[in-house]
Amino acid sequence: MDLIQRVQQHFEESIAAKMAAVEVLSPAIALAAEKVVQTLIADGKILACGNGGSAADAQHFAAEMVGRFERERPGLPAIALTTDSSALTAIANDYDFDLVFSKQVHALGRAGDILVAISTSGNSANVISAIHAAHDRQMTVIAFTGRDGGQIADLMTGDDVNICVPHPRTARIQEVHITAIHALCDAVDFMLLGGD
Ligand SMILES: O=C(CO)[C@@H](O)[C@H](O)[C@H](O)[C@H](O)COP(=O)(O)O
Ligand SMILES: [Zn+2]
Repeated sequence: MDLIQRVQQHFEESIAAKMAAVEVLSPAIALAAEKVVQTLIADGKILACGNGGSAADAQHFAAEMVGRFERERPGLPAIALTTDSSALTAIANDYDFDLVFSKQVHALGRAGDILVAISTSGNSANVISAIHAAHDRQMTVIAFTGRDGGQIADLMTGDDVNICVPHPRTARIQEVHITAIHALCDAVDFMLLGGD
């Protein structure tokens, strides 16, 4: 396989991963959007976390909520727990890296808020710990996972939503996650603003 074919394979695999996910994920994304809107109407907020590429996804999602997605609207309350380097380093240094998100969830989360927890493996300890903290705070969890959902799948309650991408490869799972996040933003705007 030459370099161009390698590149083409990424595109083809990404398209196939999305095609395989569309039926199974669309109802879960729609349900997640309903829960987000319910929380916003009740004056709640969204906290988001993840590691590596999923940290970028958490920030991407929060930016589209606070700023805008595609349409003009007032900013919506969302905080990425991945951006405060002082809090992250202090918690990791003084306690444990596994607690970098959960300490923030305990401090900032209120009953009725939502935690968006992103992990392609479903097994990142700091994301799992954040989910436990969210449940302690009586928050709803919207998880973005992959493969079999890992340990996160077992933590989901009846009120939570697990958007689990049926694919073994992290990169492909992330590519479906960002499409799902954009679909979620669009669905939230559609419910809040109406329109096409
Ligand atoms: O973006 C990528 C790989 O595509 C990496 O940065 C990846 O996000 C990191 O290895 C994460 O630590 C993986 O964590 P998780 O998705 O299993 O929770
Ligand atoms: Zn990546």
